[in-house]
Amino acid sequence: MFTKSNSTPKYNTFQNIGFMIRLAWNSDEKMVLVLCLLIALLSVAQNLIDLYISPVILDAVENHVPVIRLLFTIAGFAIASMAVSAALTYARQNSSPGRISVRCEIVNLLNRKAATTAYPNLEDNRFLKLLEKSNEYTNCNQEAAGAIWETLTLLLINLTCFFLYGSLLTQVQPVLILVILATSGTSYFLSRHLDSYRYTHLDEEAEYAKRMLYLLNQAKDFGAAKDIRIFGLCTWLEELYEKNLEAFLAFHRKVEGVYLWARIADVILTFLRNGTAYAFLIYLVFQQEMDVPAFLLLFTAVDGFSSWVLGILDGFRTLHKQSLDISTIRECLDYPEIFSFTDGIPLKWETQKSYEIRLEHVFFRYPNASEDTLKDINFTLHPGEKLAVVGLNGAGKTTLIRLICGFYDPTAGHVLLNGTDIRTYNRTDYYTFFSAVFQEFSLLAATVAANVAQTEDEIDQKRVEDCLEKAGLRAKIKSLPRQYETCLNREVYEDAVLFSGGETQRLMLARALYKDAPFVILDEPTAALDPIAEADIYGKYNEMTQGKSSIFISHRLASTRFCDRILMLGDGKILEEGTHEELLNLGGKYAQLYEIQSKYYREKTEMNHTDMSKFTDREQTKFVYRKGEGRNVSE
Ligand SMILES: Nc1ncnc2c1ncn2[C@@H]1O[C@H](COP(=O)(O)OP(=O)(O)OP(=O)(O)O)[C@@H](O)[C@H]1O
Repeated sequence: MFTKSNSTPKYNTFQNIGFMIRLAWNSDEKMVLVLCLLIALLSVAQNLIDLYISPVILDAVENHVPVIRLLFTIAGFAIASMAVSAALTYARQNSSPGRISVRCEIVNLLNRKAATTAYPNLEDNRFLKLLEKSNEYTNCNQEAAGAIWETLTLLLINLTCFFLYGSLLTQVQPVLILVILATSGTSYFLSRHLDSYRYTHLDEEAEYAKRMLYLLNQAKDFGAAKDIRIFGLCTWLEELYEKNLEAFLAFHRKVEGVYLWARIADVILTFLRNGTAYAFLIYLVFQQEMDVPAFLLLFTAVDGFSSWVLGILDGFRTLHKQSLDISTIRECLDYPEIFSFTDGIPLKWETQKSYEIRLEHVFFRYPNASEDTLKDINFTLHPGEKLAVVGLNGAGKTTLIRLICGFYDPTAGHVLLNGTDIRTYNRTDYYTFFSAVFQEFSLLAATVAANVAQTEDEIDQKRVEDCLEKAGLRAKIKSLPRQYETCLNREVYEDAVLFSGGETQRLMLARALYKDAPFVILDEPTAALDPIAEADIYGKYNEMTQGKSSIFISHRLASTRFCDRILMLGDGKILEEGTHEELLNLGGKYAQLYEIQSKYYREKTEMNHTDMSKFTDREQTKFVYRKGEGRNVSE
């Protein structure tokens, strides 16, 4: 059911350490590196003080040194210990902001990648998984992107102390070092094995977590709230959650079983390691080959040495794991871009120039689909032309728009801007040529004015007001206490205003009007509007798109009348092409559909007339109010 991630990481540990150091260096956080070194140095000093303090004082007492010298020795150790400890606290406190800053730099890079990557990547499961994992690994200071500095510092401490303590023990019995190394090494390889086991099961774990989170979110999703209640989906959601939870727990029990055996093996190895070393030292004391201060020094050193060895092995293990995580982040950042961005030819829209888009033998097939969604599409959107695209559900209208906007590249054929294939241009520059209202809304947690202007700074207030007026939303905004400064999105602002679907669609229209671009794309821009607002938008359509080329998608065929040309799509092809009158005269698919729609409206109107005559004035008003979807039609 799940695929295990058995691919080797793209970058090794050294490369990932280099990446982090370069990032700290280039993002002006060089202090992170300096403080890591300082913390390591001070920690080693602290350990040496702790190692020598007891044996030195014991030796002084045993040798009956004068009291004043003894006191000076104790005071010296105490002052050194305090000074080092104070310096360590200072260094640790000051290293934290820099580490957070470097981590946030990665978060920014990931956000930029997600916001600018080629559109098809956002439908590519591999990229989405990498992005999800990368977000997790940069989520807090305990995750790889923040914790690696601590790991590197600890490794530096452990390695330095390993050599210092090791040289001390070698003077007594080199075999001791071998015993400690052998047992610690075995523990290490056991842990490494466990890490690989965990890594290969990450996808499986993430998949369970994702499903359960999805089900939990569904239960509290405001958008789904009505469906859940009306269709009684609660029990179904609970059952699905329970099923996933059971599978998740079974998976965890299996993983914990493996970990348990590893922990038992580790305890046995620790007993062997420390037991052998202590027994040997005690033997030397009994043989009178070692005095008590030396015994104390070496006893502490053995304990310390094994902890340094384990620290080193554990440090490398942690570093290995964090390196895998950082490699994932880098793979996400390096994810191949199928479009030309900075390497494409720069494009800048010039007001005095006219632009046309031509589609030549365009075919398009979605990844993993068995057939083409668009087949041999040919047409030109002339400068200043108002083009309507109509067709049944699934005919390929939105797909066509996505190709024109440059969200997808054709599987075959060309999309040309003034005769040049758009693939050769910088795709980000190309997007600046479009202003659009898509079927899916995207409101930012910001003010109304910022949402229209799509920026927080340099908002042209007059222009915002004009665009809202054209979109028919100005009166509503003026009625709000904070007017254009009203915040949107209740998840972020408690006092945010919740707009209806139609109001949000008008806001999206105002946003499209604010962005002055040569091409205007309107994909069902009136789907959520009431009939009056819809008629109002149609009335202003010419004014809104003046001097621009526009593409208008609608299911309401009568609404495409004011367009210069209509393309009728069906089965992924252009079935018919012409003005509204031409297509009606043709008597083809368009005429058929138009007849069905207008018949429906005619019948409805007739029915309304008959029925309305039976009602009183007051009842008629109520009826009209309902038809207007909650708005009084006289408003
Ligand atoms: N991301 C996608 N991946 C795979 N297939 C897709 C994707 N998006 C759309 N399709 C398929 O492509 C076909 C055309 O879809 P498209 O959304 O372009 O139609 P449409 O004419 O805009 O429909 P509607 O009027 O319902 O909005 C459909 O059969 C749909 O299932």
